[in-house]
Amino acid sequence: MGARSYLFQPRDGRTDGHDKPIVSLVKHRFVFRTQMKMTGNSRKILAFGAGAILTIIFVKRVKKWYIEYQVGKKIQRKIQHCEAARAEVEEVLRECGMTLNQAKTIVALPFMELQRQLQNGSLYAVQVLHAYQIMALEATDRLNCVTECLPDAEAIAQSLDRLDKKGGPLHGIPVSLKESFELAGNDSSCGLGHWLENYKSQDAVIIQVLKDLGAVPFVRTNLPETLMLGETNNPIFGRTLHPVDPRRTPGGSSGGEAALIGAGASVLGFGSDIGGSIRIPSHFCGCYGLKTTGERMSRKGTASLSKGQTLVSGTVGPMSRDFDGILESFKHCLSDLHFALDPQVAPLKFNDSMFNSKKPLRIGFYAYDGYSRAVPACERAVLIAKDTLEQQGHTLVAFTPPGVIDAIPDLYMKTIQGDHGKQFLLQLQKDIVIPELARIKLCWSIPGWMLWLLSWIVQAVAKDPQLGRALRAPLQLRSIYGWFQQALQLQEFKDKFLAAWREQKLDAVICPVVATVALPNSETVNVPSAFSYTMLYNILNYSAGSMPVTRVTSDDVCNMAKYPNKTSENKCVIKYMQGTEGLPVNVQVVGLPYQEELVLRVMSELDKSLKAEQES
Ligand SMILES: CCCCCC/C=C\CCCCCCCC(=O)NCCO
Repeated sequence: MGARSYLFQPRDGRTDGHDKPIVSLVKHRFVFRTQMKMTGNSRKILAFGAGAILTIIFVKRVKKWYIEYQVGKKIQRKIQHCEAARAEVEEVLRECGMTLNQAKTIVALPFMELQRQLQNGSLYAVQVLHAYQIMALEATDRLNCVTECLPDAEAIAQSLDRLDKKGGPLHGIPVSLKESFELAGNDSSCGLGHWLENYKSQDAVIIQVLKDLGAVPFVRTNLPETLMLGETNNPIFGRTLHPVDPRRTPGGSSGGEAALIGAGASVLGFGSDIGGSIRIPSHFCGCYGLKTTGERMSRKGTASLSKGQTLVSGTVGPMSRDFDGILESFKHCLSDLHFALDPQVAPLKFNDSMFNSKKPLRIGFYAYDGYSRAVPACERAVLIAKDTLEQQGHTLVAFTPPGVIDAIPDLYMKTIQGDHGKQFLLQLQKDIVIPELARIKLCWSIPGWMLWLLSWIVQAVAKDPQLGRALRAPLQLRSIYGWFQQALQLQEFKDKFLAAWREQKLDAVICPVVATVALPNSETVNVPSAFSYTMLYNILNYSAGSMPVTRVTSDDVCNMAKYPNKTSENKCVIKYMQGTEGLPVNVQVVGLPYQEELVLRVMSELDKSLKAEQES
């Protein structure tokens, strides 16, 4: 026996017959068994883990499938209902025998002329309704802007025609309504399938007021799922296209309205705005829109996912093909009935003296808000507006809006998602989610620490600290104390902004509406900063209009060569602005809270001058 054997020899000197000491064998068996046991346990743990993951995936899949099935059934029933409503309207249109050309002649009438002819009886409400129905059906076949025809419009128009005296200042004017305005006996989905079939018992206050004025609601228009996008797409009605370039979006969230109005198939519509949803689509489609001060027009009966978040308030306002459309509807909607139906609305009648004043104004202007660089076409639109207003005797002064760089992430983004997006997420979890919202939904779904980490990664990859800050924004409100602090910061910002406004002795401000013109379909979420120009005035609760000034020229597109090319957003904007020649470009006209009349005065004077220039 060699030295090795000896060393491993058991004390009693036994071996296992294979020249191996017994102690060694016992130890090996023990290790082997332990390893076996451990491997067995690991296998069990692994199997259990895999099983759990597979079960979670399976349960999630089943849940998703079940939601899609349930929501899908509701969507199917809604589409059938909309098709039946359309068939009913088409039947009446066939019987009335109005031709497309006849319809075009009526629809071509400017708002004031239409109003005059309806008032003096040259046109019947039913005739006008049929003309707009024909055009709206033609427009929606191309653009998918109408969600639903309202067959009741026929009876409303007929009853107006039977009146001895005209029904009101909007007698017989057809009005299109964003789908989120509640209608008695109908549902308002806000693009969420599971909100369908929740039938409302009465019309939104603004609809009651419009009907009282003699207007005829005739179609409902499309919007994005949740209302919180700068484009218009949802799982129920699908995507709405831009009236000039179908590869692009008409904007959002009142995108169905803007597409319909931009196509000339509605003379007056109503939208809502908590981040730019009236002004953005008006700009993308070259319409007129007015975002009113929070409490100037009733929001009672408007569906929304932002209810309860009152620091940045949602607003309601008119949209039109003509300036007179927004002026007349706003003016007449400020009625006793309106104030009686919703006592929360400030009982302020239209201030004629503010609107008609001839006193020269001091108007601030800026083409860059310090947050998102406007493209050359939008900068040029501001300069055109500035020159035009100067020629009319107003004093135009350069104005730098203070603190926008912090206000957008810290005040806008943080407030509207102050619950880490929970209110939105809870609804999206019960629905089919459009791809544009999937990324935003992810931000709301993941734990705070993960979003925090992700925001820094995105910031580094996109080379964009602003984007990182915006992504982190919803993380910071964790308590009622935090919410109180947020309210305080909003008030401090309002004070700071007003001080800057007062220091320059401003009456109004003109600036871009969005940093870009109409964007390609499904790409708006890649350039969220572009919407800072509208969001600012939601934070401030100022009155603000959007009106067409010019169209994109080939020089504007060439001048994109000088556009900053640093961040991923910059690069997207450069790409998206290719081929934008001919698209409308609006400017934003801003006034202090409850000074819509002053905003409208500036818009009116600017509009008249621009039109006179075009005609000469
Ligand atoms: C809930 C916050 C999501 C932020 C996502 C930012 C992405 C794109 C910017 C969208 C800008 C337009 C928002 C318009 C919202 C609006 O005014 N809605 C009308 C509600 O009545």
